[in-house]
This record gives sequence, structure tokens and C-alpha cells, in this order.
Amino acid sequence: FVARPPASSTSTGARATSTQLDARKPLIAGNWKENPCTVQEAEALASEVAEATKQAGDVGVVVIPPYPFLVPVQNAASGALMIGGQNCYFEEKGAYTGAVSTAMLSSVGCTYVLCGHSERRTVFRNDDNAINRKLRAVLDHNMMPILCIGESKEEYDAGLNKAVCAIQLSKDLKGVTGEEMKRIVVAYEPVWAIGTGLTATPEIAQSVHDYIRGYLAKMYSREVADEVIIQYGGSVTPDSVDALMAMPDIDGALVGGASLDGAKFGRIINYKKA
Ligand SMILES: O=C[C@H](O)COP(=O)(O)O
Repeated sequence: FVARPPASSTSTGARATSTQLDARKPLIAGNWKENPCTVQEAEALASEVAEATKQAGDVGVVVIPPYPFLVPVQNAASGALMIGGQNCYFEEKGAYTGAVSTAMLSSVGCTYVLCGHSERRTVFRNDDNAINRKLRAVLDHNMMPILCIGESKEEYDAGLNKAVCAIQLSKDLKGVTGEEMKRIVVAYEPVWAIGTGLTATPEIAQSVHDYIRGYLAKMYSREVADEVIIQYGGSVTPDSVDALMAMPDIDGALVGGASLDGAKFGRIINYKKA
């Protein structure tokens, strides 16, 4: 299978109305991964982040802690933060030891669920079919998937970054309608930038985001594509966030390492607007 790139994927000039653009409220998410080690640390971090949101502008803030900390984090944040799941299983319930369903995540207040994070794709060998089924389960439980896509270092070096994104979008969004697509956040996370300190330049990230939006316009429509929030992820820090967020097709950030430091994440959610 080879995904066909959209014919006019590089144009940002055909952007739709400002009303549609306004619908893309910036969204910053902190993916805590397998951190911190104790519930007390998780609560303290959540409190610090919740405090930092008080100065933030019109930005949605989500924290995505390990499963055992979801409820304590939500309580510690006193309603200032949304919470999300790092993963899910597509079966509703049953004999699936270790699995957590979307119904369970929804029942504890999750708004978002990560689907297809590169660490799930590689370390836990999630394939596109599983990611597609998880994404379907998230939508069916009225939560919003954050679909993570992006190329490896080898693929980047071979000039395949956009082609890889196209293939992942084609497979992971199978069966998703245009109306459902408006509820999906896409996170472009070049694997070579994750946890390495090698942030993609704002120009490189913008170029891929523009391509992704163009691809979604071909899959669905320009109207749908213009409503989709596309986050950038990969070594986002207080030093890089302002320039990234100034790009027209970068609507937010998916932050790993820097989200574990309350002061750093606080600065990221209070990014300076261009
Ligand atoms: O989900 C977050 C991404 O994997 C980025 O992680 P990072 O900010 O540590 O590079």
C-alpha cells in the first residue's frame, strides 16, 4: 500500500473563514508517560500546573498521567485541567488482563485519549489496525482521540516524513466520518525529536502540518480540515514553544519531558503569542 499525497497539499492560501480558524482553540497536552513514581508527586505536579493555568490565555490544557493517577490528578487540579488517557484497549470489557477500556476512561472523566503514540507503536507493537480500533472506541465513548503520527529518523533522512504521515492517516482514520474527524486531534511527532532535545524547526514542523491539513482536506473536505487541531510534539520546551505556536498550522503541543516540571510546563501553557 502506498498513500497518494494530495494534489494541492502545500497551499495554506485556501484557508477557510476566520470563524473556522477560531474553532481551533490552542490545545497543550502534557503526556507524563511512566512518571512520576508516586501519587503524592502526581498530585503536587497537578496542583502546580493548575495554578499556572490561571495566567494562561485562551488555551485548553490537558494532563495525561498514568492510569492510577487519573482521579487523584483530577481532584488535585480542582477542575482547572482536563485529563486524558495514555492508551486504551478497544474491547469494552472482559478477560483481557492489564487492559483499560474507553468506557473506564470515560467514567473517570477523561476527555482525551492518546492513540498511536510512537512508544505504543514501537515498544508495545501496536499496529495501524489496532490504533484504528482504539480510535473508534474513543469516539464511540464521546471522548476525543489524540492521534499521534510521525516518521522515524531513517524515514526523515530518506525524505519520507510526509509520506509516512499520509500512510498513517489513511490507515488509522479508516471508517472515520468527516463529522467525527472534527473531534480528532492529530499530533505530529517526528520520532527523532521525541526525548532527544532535537526539536523540529518551526519551519519544518509547519511544512508537515500544512501537508497533514492538506491531506485531511483531500480525505474529507477543506471545511473539515480547517477545524482539526494539529499539535506538534517532540522536545517542546519553554525555549521552543513560542516560535512553534506562531506557525499558522500549529495549533498546540504534545509535551513529554517538559510536562514533568511544573515551572517549565507552566511557561509552555503561557506561551507568548506572536
Ligand atoms: O507525548 C509526548 C511526546 O512523545 C514528546 O515527548 P518529549 O517532549 O519528551 O520529546
